[in-house]
Amino acid sequence: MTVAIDGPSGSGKSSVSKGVARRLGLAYLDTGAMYRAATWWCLHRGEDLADQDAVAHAVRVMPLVMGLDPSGPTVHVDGTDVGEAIRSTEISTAVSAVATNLAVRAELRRLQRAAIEAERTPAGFAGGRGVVAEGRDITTVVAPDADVRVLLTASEEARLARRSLDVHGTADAAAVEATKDQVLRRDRDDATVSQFHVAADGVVTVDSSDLDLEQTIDAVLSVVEQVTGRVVGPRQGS
Ligand SMILES: Nc1ncnc2c1ncn2[C@@H]1O[C@H](COP(=O)(O)OP(=O)(O)O)[C@@H](O)[C@H]1O
Ligand SMILES: Nc1ccn([C@H]2C[C@H](O)[C@@H](COP(=O)(O)OP(=O)(O)O)O2)c(=O)n1
Repeated sequence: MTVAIDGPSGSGKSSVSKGVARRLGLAYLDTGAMYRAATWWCLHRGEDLADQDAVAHAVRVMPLVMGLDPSGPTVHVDGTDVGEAIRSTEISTAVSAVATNLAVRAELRRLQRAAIEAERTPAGFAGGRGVVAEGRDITTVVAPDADVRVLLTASEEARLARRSLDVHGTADAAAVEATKDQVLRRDRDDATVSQFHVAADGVVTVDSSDLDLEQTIDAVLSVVEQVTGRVVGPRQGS
């Protein structure tokens, strides 16, 4: 089974996708982490992010290894664990410059499709059971043929408050203001190359504004049940 989840920054894609993958026994592919890793790699090599050809070349030779365990996803570039570094404000600020490079998108799309395909085989992380892949263009471009396609949304206010809590440990007015660039400006830039604000045909919208994390995971699992007819068991311990 392939489950594709897209949405804007702070809508809960990563947390929800990990939870859904754990409940279904599937692998988890964080495509945003791949764009972040590409940005880390280009900065590490001293590339000028405005030089489209140099950035595209760097990404084509990037030795990227994604770990797809939803309980502990990993990202390594050239043997370095970059899992933490790619969440820094420096990378969050710069990543859209790399993600709007169309040659970079073509290369990462190729790697993402290969990773999703590998999860259909016994050699995959989940032994061929499948994958939950999340990002901005998974439902529309990378895997439009996915069994389940979800657009995860949340109000601007909820998304800013969540990201502010994650980055600054508080959602007071100053912290929310300081988070606007890496949520709203980034979404504006990213929206020039992907369409993740309105559900495409056949994509089911889940609005998480008034739901907590577990409720949102349950809402996505309900979509899985409706679309595939598969019955998802109750949460462990409930
Ligand atoms: N209903 C909800 N759904 C998902 N995440 C939520 C929800 N409410 C609060 N959160 C929190 O908001 C943050 C969402 O971040 P994340 O999953 O990284 O979103 P995204 O990948 O879309 O940017 C996490 O810290 C998560 O625990
Ligand atoms: N499929 C994707 C996934 C992410 N991106 C871009 C857009 C984002 O600015 C960056 C980082 O994505 P990520 O999902 O980590 O962003 P969040 O901070 O979780 O909202 O990558 C993309 O263009 N296409």
